[in-house]
Amino acid sequence: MTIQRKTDGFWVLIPAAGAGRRMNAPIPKQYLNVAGKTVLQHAIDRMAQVATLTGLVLATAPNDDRSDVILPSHLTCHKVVGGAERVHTVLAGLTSIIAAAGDQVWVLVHDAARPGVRLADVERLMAHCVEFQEGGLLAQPVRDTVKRSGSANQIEQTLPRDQIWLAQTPQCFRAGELFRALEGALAEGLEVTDEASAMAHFGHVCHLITGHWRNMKLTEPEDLPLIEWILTHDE
Ligand SMILES: Nc1ccn([C@@H]2O[C@H](COP(=O)(O)OP(=O)(O)OP(=O)(O)O)[C@@H](O)[C@H]2O)c(=O)n1
Ligand SMILES: C[C@](O)(CO)[C@H](O)COP(=O)(O)O
Repeated sequence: MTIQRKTDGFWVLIPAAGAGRRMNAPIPKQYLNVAGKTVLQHAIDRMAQVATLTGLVLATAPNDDRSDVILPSHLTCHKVVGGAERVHTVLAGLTSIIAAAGDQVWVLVHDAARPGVRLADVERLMAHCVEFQEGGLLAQPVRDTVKRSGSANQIEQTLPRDQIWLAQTPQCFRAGELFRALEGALAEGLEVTDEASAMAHFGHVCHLITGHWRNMKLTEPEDLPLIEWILTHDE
């Protein structure tokens, strides 16, 4: 059995196989045109600016035959077919990365629906992962008082907001560990809406790195003007 030495090479994995149902648009939201490019192209172009990347995998829907996505020429790029849920899409992308680069590389999983991610925040996340040799994610500390509701939307509990964060992406973990955690979470019937929840479930330390509201996820129609403002107003 060959033991792969730990490496600090980084790949990007862009899950872009969603239907965008909550957006209620005629096309999947990652293909909506904002500030001259599709949402997906903005996300790819931002992540491709990250120094020291080795490769990028784009995962799109089975019936997605769009050919207008431009992949960065300076990276090793693969396109794969995603799955029914985001977790299946991420697993498909990880399979491609592990086959190409082994299971020790770091993978930055970044939603196609988050086109406003800030390069400096991604690089802080990467540096943290290398320094601590543990994974992590961009996240935003909540600013408002946080309530947990009961079944009738009545307040059940007020939570200590200094310990509440809103998870964003990229979420960064070693490819093999992440693959095994996602597979294991699915096998246990867990609902997996992000990578860190599966990693933490299996005892991996996951560092929360402060992100920014500009890295919001395009989810519903009211988000679109905000995304357009973000993409047309550099910091
Ligand atoms: N089967 C899926 C579902 C989602 N995603 C991706 O995961 C990211 C975040 O998911 P979300 O915002 O939920 O996107 P959708 O699933 O498309 O949205 P909806 O739930 O409204 O249909 C998006 O970039 C989406 O394309 C994916 O790659 N594969
Ligand atoms: C991964 C994520 O963007 C972190 O907040 C979020 O979990 C994606 O959830 P969605 O329901 O697939 O949009």
